[in-house]
Amino acid sequence: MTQDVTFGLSDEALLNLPLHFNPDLFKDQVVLVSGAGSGLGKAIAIQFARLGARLAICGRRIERLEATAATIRKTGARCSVHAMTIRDAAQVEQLIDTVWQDHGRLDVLINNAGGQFPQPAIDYSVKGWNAVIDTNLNGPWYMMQQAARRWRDAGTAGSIVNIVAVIWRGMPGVAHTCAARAGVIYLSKTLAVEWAPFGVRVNCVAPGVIATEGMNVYPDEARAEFDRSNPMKRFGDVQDVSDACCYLAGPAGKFVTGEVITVDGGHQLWGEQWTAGRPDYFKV
Ligand SMILES: CCCCCCCCCCC/C=C/C(=O)SCCNC(=O)CCNC(=O)[C@H](O)C(C)(C)COP(=O)(O)OP(=O)(O)OC[C@H]1O[C@@H](n2cnc3c(N)ncnc32)[C@H](O)[C@@H]1OP(=O)(O)O
Ligand SMILES: NC(=O)C1=CN([C@@H]2O[C@H](COP(=O)(O)OP(=O)(O)OC[C@H]3O[C@@H](n4cnc5c(N)ncnc54)[C@H](OP(=O)(O)O)[C@@H]3O)[C@@H](O)[C@H]2O)C=CC1
Repeated sequence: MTQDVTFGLSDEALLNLPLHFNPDLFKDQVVLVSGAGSGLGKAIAIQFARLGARLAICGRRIERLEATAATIRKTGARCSVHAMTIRDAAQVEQLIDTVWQDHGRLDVLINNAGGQFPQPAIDYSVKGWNAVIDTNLNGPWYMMQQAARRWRDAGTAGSIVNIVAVIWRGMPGVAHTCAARAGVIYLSKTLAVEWAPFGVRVNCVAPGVIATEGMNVYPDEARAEFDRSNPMKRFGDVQDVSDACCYLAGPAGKFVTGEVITVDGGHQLWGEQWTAGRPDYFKV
C-alpha cells in the first residue's frame, strides 16, 4: 500500500514528539538552522529548542519563519528570525554578524536549506544547474566559512551539521543535487581536518526519503514509489533526522568529525531509484 503522502507533521505534533535526549542537553547554547520555515529545518529547530537551545533561524520566506519562531517560543526558548538567501555570500556574512550581535555567541550551525527539481540531466538549462549548485553547494559553503571565521576569531568551539542526501549510487533525475551534495560531503571531510585546530567539528546527515512537504516537488509517479525506496518500505519521519543532528552536534558526538550519518531505512543498500519517473528504456 502506498503511504499517505500529505507530508509533514503539524507544529503541535512537533512540540509533543517524545524526546530521545535529556531536555537540558543544549541549555544556553545558540543554534542556527537554515531553511527552518518548513520540513526538516522546522523540526530540527523545534527539537533543539525543546532541548534548551536558543535559536536563530533563516530562510527566504519571512512568514514561514515567523510561524516556526512562534512555535519555538511556546517552548520558552528565544528565537531570532533572519530572512535571507544563502545563495548570496554578502547576505550570509550579514546573517552571521547579526546572529553574534543578537545572541553573543554561536555553538551549532545546521546547514539544512536546500532543494532541487527532478529533470533528466540532458535537459538542464544553465540557469537551472546554477540554481541547484548555488543552493546546495555554494550556499552551505558560505555559511560554513563565515561561521568558522567567527569561531576562530572568538577562540570558541563550534559544530556544523550539513544535511545532504544518499548519493552513493548516484540519483538519476537529480544529477545536479548529487554533484552539489558530493561537494559538500568532501568539503566537510577536508574542513574537519583544517578546522580541528579551531575546535570546529564538521559532519553530515544523509536522509533517505523523509515525509516533508518538500517532497511535493516530485511527480506523482515517482512519489508513489518512494515508500518502496528502502527495505523498511516506508518514509522516515523528521525526528529520525533531528535526532541524528542532535547526536552529532551534542556531547555524544564530541569525538566525531568528517563523518556522514546515513538515516535512510537501508535505502543505500537496496532497490532502484527514479526521482523523475522510470524512463521507458528501463520499463521492460
Ligand atoms: C523506488 C523509487 C525510489 C526513489 C527514491 C529516491 C528518492 C530521493 C529523493 C531525493 C532526495 C532529496 C529530497 C529532497 O530534497 S525533498 C525536497 C527539498 N525541497 C525542494 O527540493 C524544494 C523545491 N525546489 C526548489 O525550490 C528549486 O528546485 C530550487 C532549489 C532550484 C530553487 O531555486 P529558485 O527559487 O531560484 O528556482 P526558480 O524557480 O527560480 O528556478 C531557477 C531555474 O531552475 C530551473 N527549474 C526550476 N524548477 C524546475 C523544474 N521543475 N523543472 C525544470 N527546471 C526547473 C529553471 O531553469 C529555472 O529558471 P526559469 O524559471 O527561468 O526557467
Ligand atoms: N525530505 C527528504 O526526503 C530529503 C531532504 N533532503 C534535504 O533536506 C533539506 C530539507 O528538506 P525538506 O525539509 O524536505 O524540504 P523543504 O523544501 O521543506 O525545505 C527546504 C528549506 O530550505 C529553504 N531554502 C531553500 N532555498 C533557500 C535559500 N536560497 N536560502 C535560504 N533558505 C532556502 C526553504 O525556505 P524558503 O523557500 O522560504 O527559502 C525551505 O524552508 C534540503 O536540503 C533537502 O534537499 C535530503 C534528502 C531527503
